[in-house]
Amino acid sequence: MQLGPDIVERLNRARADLRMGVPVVLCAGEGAVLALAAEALVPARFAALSALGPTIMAITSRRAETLKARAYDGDIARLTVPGDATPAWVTAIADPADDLRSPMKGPFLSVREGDPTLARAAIQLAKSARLLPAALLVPVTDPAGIAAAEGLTLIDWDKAAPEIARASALHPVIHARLPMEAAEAGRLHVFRPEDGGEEHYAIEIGQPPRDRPVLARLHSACFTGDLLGSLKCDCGPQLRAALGQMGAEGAGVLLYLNQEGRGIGLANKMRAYSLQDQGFDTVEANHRLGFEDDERDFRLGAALLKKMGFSAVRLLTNNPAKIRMMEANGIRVAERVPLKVGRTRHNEGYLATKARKSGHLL
Ligand SMILES: Nc1nc2c(ncn2[C@@H]2O[C@H](COP(=O)(O)OP(=O)(O)OP(=O)(O)O)[C@@H](O)[C@H]2O)c(=O)[nH]1
Ligand SMILES: [Zn+2]
Repeated sequence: MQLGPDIVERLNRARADLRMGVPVVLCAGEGAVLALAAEALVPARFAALSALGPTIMAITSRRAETLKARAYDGDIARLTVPGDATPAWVTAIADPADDLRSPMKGPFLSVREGDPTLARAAIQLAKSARLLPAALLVPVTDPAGIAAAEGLTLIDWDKAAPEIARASALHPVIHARLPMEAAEAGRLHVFRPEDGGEEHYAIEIGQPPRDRPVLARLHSACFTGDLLGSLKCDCGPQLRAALGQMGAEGAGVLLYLNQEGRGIGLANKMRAYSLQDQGFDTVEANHRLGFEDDERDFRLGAALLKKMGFSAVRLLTNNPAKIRMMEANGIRVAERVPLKVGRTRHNEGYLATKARKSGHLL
């Protein structure tokens, strides 16, 4: 094995760079660009980037729709950055916070020619760094040279793309006994992915036999609901009800997946909440930010269950997408166990939207 970072390790470095506002060098085929996450832009870097040549801004077609900009690349759009653009211009395109106050942001000139692969790559990296899905790009002719001269992370996207598409392997780190209110016979397992991403946890209650369907819950992290008792969603009551039912039956497994905000991260979820205060529903808010309704990767739930030796579940959920993903990834869903708790006057609308737009079973 080489001593330096392989492509997966470089990708994780690139995410950290983007979060700090440091550009990364992306190349694919003959093309190469410097890419910078719009959210982390500071004026000095914007000036340095613009000095290298004409800049384009990549956004998702969801965001382009709100901005009334043309998207010629299917799921993304590339906008020409005007010569007199400022960092505030970039922020206003990336972040919908002031859309209602200043709705007339265009007109925008969308790029039609050229290959959108690297623009799409930059957005995918920004998303996986839990940043707003928007990036600035400047073409470069000598990617290896500029990466070496400036100490930048260089990513060969032809090698990186298949790695990103493949779910990272998760390895058990440690497990220990954890007596809980819901069940004294609890055990917490910590799993760590190979790609340097978020750790995920499994809470095993009792000693569920591996040859029978286990009572299981795939719970996505919700800081506001799980910890703060937020009334805007039903996560906290669902978490406690699931553990309670497992405690009462004496066996079960709850996967606590660190996919805050349906996979967009807490900062973006709070941006979505702020848009919800302006009158948009949970799905519209995600779209205005440039995200899909649900950015979670449920494959890892199936991977964790398999790793723990389970092959069939009685799944506590109201979300048919979770059932489909389990089945598609080799875990049989012997039964769906409804989990209807925690309705409040604050989350009625949220739950109704999930039923109407995301197919949740009420
Ligand atoms: N983006 C976004 N995420 C939200 C919002 N409200 C809650 N969430 C997140 O949504 C996720 C809810 O997870 P789950 O309860 O596992 O998922 P579910 O799809 O409702 O499925 P079931 O509860 O199993 O029926 C958590 O990650 C929350 O942080 C919101 O308004 N916007
Ligand atoms: Zn929640």
